[in-house]
Amino acid sequence: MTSRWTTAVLDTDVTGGWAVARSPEGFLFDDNGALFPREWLKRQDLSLLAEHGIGHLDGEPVYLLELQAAGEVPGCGWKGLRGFMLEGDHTLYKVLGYAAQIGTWAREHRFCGNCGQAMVQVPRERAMYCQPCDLRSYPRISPSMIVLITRGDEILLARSPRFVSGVYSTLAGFAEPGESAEDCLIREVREEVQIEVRNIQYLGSQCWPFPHSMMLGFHAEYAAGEIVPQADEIEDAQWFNIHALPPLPASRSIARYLIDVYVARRLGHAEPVLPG
Ligand SMILES: NC(=O)c1ccc[n+]([C@@H]2O[C@H](COP(=O)([O-])OP(=O)(O)OC[C@H]3O[C@@H](n4cnc5c(N)ncnc54)[C@H](O)[C@@H]3O)[C@@H](O)[C@H]2O)c1
Ligand SMILES: [Mg+2]
Ligand SMILES: [Zn+2]
Repeated sequence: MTSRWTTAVLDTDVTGGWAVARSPEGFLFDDNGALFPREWLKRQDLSLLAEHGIGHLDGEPVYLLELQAAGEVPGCGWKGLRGFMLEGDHTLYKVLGYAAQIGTWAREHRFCGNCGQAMVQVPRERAMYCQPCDLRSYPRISPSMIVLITRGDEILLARSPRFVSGVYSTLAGFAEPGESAEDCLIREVREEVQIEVRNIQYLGSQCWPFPHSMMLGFHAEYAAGEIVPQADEIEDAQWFNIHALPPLPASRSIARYLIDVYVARRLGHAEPVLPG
């Protein structure tokens, strides 16, 4: 299957193509979605901070207009990336997820972290460059482990105070320097619920552009201990029977995929496919 969307570093001096506009309020959208004819969009009254050529959709070039602030564009509104993930077409969400990560990274790397001088975009490479330091900064990706822990027909799910009310999910956490993926998983599980796991198995990964996580998904079996939720981070954690599950995370998330795979295997049903 050929992908409709491929990333690329495009020359912003070339005119034409599609563009998406992003402000601190999210992406500009209208009834047709979030892609606009680029030359039309650039004629609107927008507070342009930077422009990036980000790839091709169905063979057509796509650009990102990164804005200082959300302005008024007749007939249009602003919507956060999560809204597009939950409601929108998956390919459009992939385009916007990539655009969001490039926009955030470039915005946060306008100045050199070493000497403080302005950095410039490197032509034909996704990098910001400081000439005096000869320093290149590349888009930031933060590896995070996510794990479904199981005990026969039971699965361990937890709630963070940040979650939508009622929803329980798998445990997750960011890798720290010096850790392997497995070290991180074992530490996060100990920190968040104080239990021990065994038979750690990798299932798959997912880009999570909120703002720049790379989720590495695992299954692990319960080995020992009683659940003790981490103060402040974990509001509640419980063993749930697979026949009596609470409200679960969004169907496009890897958290949901890990749960759905396990339930399907236990019940002998067809396994779901991990959304990219
Ligand atoms: N796609 C999914 O299904 C899914 C499900 C759950 C969590 N997630 C994501 O996984 C990531 C990690 O989960 P978590 O929030 O439980 O992490 P966590 O348990 O490590 O705790 C979050 C804390 O880590 C620190 N932190 C923030 N960014 C960091 C970074 N880049 N590196 C190191 N530490 C950082 C902060 O103190 C933050 O409060 C988050 O981005 C979350 O949105 C994705
Ligand atoms: Mg966590
Ligand atoms: Zn510098």
